[in-house]
Amino acid sequence: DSGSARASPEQYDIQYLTPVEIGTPPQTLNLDVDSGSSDLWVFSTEMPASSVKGQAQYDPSKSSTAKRVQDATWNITYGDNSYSEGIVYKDVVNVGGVSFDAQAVEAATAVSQTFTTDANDDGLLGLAFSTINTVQPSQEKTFFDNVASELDAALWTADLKYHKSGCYDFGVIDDSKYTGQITYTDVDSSDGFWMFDVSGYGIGNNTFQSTSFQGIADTGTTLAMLPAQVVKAYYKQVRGAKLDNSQGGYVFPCQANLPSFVYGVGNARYEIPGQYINYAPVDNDGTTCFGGIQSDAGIGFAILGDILLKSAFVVFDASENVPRLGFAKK
Ligand SMILES: O[C@H]1CN[C@@H](c2nc(-c3ccc(C(F)(F)F)cc3)no2)C1
Repeated sequence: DSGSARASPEQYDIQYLTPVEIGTPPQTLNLDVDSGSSDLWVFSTEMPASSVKGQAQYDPSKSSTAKRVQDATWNITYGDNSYSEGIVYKDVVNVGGVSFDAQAVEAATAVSQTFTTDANDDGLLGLAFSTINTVQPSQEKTFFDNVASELDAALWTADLKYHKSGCYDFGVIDDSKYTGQITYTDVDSSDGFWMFDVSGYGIGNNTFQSTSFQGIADTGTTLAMLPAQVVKAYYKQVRGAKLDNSQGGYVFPCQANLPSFVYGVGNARYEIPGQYINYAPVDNDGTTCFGGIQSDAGIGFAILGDILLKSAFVVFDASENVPRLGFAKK
């Protein structure tokens, strides 16, 4: 079995939303596929109407296949301190044609203000490792872990794009979506993340620095959060760039000509075009812009979010004893 689902960007590529069918008859919700967490949770009819502002809601009472998981609860806090919690059902979930008939669907009973104001985001579909799923008292499996054995290959791929729709594929590597070779690197999943070593970096045409650092491949994080020294070296090449703590990071004149950022996976080198690193204006007249590369200070590892991931075709491969990530140009 294999399948393919759209990943459509919201404004500034802040996140990508993927249609997911839940229940019988199918209820379609647009979820944020997040390789940095492991809960599939949805806005639901179980939450107060005051915290729903335009989102689609999963209604288990309208699904003939929904079954409540007695006494199960969940709660999760994301990197930006947004939050959600609720109860659990088992129901049919179909993503891009790949279906599992008893997926834990975590129905929200409460969400933080940030989720309420994100009108198009109906929930998250976590694809990190099931060891960090938050359901209690018995942890549940991710959608990928549930379907892996029925997939032609136990892997999924991310082909995110700059200001355009891309794809998440399950169970197959579509060779038309990349060029050259896929470079694989081992993943350390002991913290539940797709964590790997970035082998080094380069700024524009400057010499590549072979200084490796650990990072997680996180489709749910918008920006690329990298070691402070790397980020400082990058913005040193941008005239007028400065670290503006009131804005929460490095900003620069929107007209700046940004250098590309090169990152290493093993012996391979991948490039984020400078244009991708001009994330969004911070002011209404569009004179000052916020950088797509920011510091990972205080996190403990780098977070390779969409700004970086959209520059490559990425394979999340759990088909062998040791999981691995594959990167290819496209
Ligand atoms: O926790 C880490 C796991 N992956 C990262 C992630 N963060 C979100 C997120 C989505 C939407 C919102 C909101 F709508 F604005 F509330 C907030 C956070 N999704 O994945 C961070």
